[in-house]
Amino acid sequence: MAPTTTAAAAAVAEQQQHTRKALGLAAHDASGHLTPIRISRRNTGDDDVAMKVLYCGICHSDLHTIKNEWRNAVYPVVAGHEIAGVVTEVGKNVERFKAGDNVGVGCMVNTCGACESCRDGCENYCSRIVFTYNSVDWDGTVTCGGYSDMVVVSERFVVRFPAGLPLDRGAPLLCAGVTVYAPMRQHGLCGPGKHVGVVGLGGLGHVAVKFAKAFGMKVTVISTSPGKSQEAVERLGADAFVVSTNASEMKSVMGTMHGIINTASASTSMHPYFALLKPKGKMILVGLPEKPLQIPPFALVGGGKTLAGSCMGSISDTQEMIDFAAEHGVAADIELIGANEVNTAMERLAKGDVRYRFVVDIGNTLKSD
Ligand SMILES: NC(=O)C1=CN([C@@H]2O[C@H](COP(=O)(O)OP(=O)(O)OC[C@H]3O[C@@H](n4cnc5c(N)ncnc54)[C@H](OP(=O)(O)O)[C@@H]3O)[C@@H](O)[C@H]2O)C=CC1
Ligand SMILES: O=C/C=C/c1ccc(O)c(O)c1
Ligand SMILES: [Zn+2]
Ligand SMILES: [Zn+2]
Repeated sequence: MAPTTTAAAAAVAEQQQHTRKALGLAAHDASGHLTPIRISRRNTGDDDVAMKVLYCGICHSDLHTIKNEWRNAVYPVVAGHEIAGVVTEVGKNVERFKAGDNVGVGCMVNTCGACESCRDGCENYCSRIVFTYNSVDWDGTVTCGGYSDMVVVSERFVVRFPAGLPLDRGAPLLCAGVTVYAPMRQHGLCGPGKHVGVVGLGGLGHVAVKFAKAFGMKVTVISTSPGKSQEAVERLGADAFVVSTNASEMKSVMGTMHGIINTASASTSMHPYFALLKPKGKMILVGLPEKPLQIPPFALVGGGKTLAGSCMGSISDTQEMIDFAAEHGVAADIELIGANEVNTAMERLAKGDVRYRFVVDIGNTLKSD
């Protein structure tokens, strides 16, 4: 069909540069069921890095998106923004990477470079940000993520994997890791003498515990799952664990925390958590439940508490975080799965049944028949 506007014509022309064939896993409707799909990737541009995907973590954002819980899905959706792999080709202007390098790509693949956020080095808040998947890129194509055998990404959005950090256990750091590390650093929750709470012991929450301990802080997990208590303390290194529905356990830590990183994927009731903060304490919200939050005003106003949101991190935050992780032995606890197991993994993630991040072994298992 002929394009109807100049912009549409340009978009189609640009799309025709996407001649490289790739294999992906796509959701086609709000059932979220994933099936193999043939997709196109652009040719490696002068500033681009082409990468063979080896591992991709499954973030709860992928699940929110494929089930259209945020009402923004553009089907078919090829999700995945915790992408670890190896460089296969670089464009002629690329100086920082070469074929064979171990690299990662997180949540964004394009930003304007000119807005106030970009100029401040906070391109994760760019007004024209293009996310790694389910986002319209500037050439008019819809981005496809790392549930795919290869990606082509501008060098600016590629980070280097430090030696010693395994690609499979490191992949989740590219979203989960930086999403908790960046606000801890930004809000000063990153040093000895501080007590931080982590709401929700899932993919984000368990790496928040590990970073908090690496920063030398006291950390308390606030969870809905009593069954996670022992491993939170013994395996992940938390100092304490309280069940959010247990009034006496919650009372025992009331008014003790300098800050809370709230990673809950579904809880909208914030009231019980504010009571755990010291006066002037900070609640950093990173979880993105489908439904609006409920916040009684007195929970926030009394004690002069702050509620802040935080989204991902910048590219420099991501490189800093991953270098820090390698130096301090921080990596995700993962369940490595094959491409044929993603639908079961999504069902289990929806029920909170994962320890603590599914990672798809794309390199060994995503193959065409
Ligand atoms: N701001 C950002 O930039 C980013 C935001 N996100 C968002 O963060 C959230 C967490 O992601 P992720 O860690 O991958 O998800 P997970 O599913 O791995 O973990 C979420 C955890 O939330 C807790 N939880 C679930 N339901 C409830 C409930 N009804 N009440 C209280 N707690 C609940 C559970 O922990 P427990 O069993 O301990 O209670 C669960 O393990 C998602 O909404 C995701 O979209 C993700 C990445 C980046
Ligand atoms: O407002 C934008 C939110 C973006 C976002 C949220 C969660 C996540 O995992 C992302 O990669 C992006
Ligand atoms: Zn994510
Ligand atoms: Zn910008």
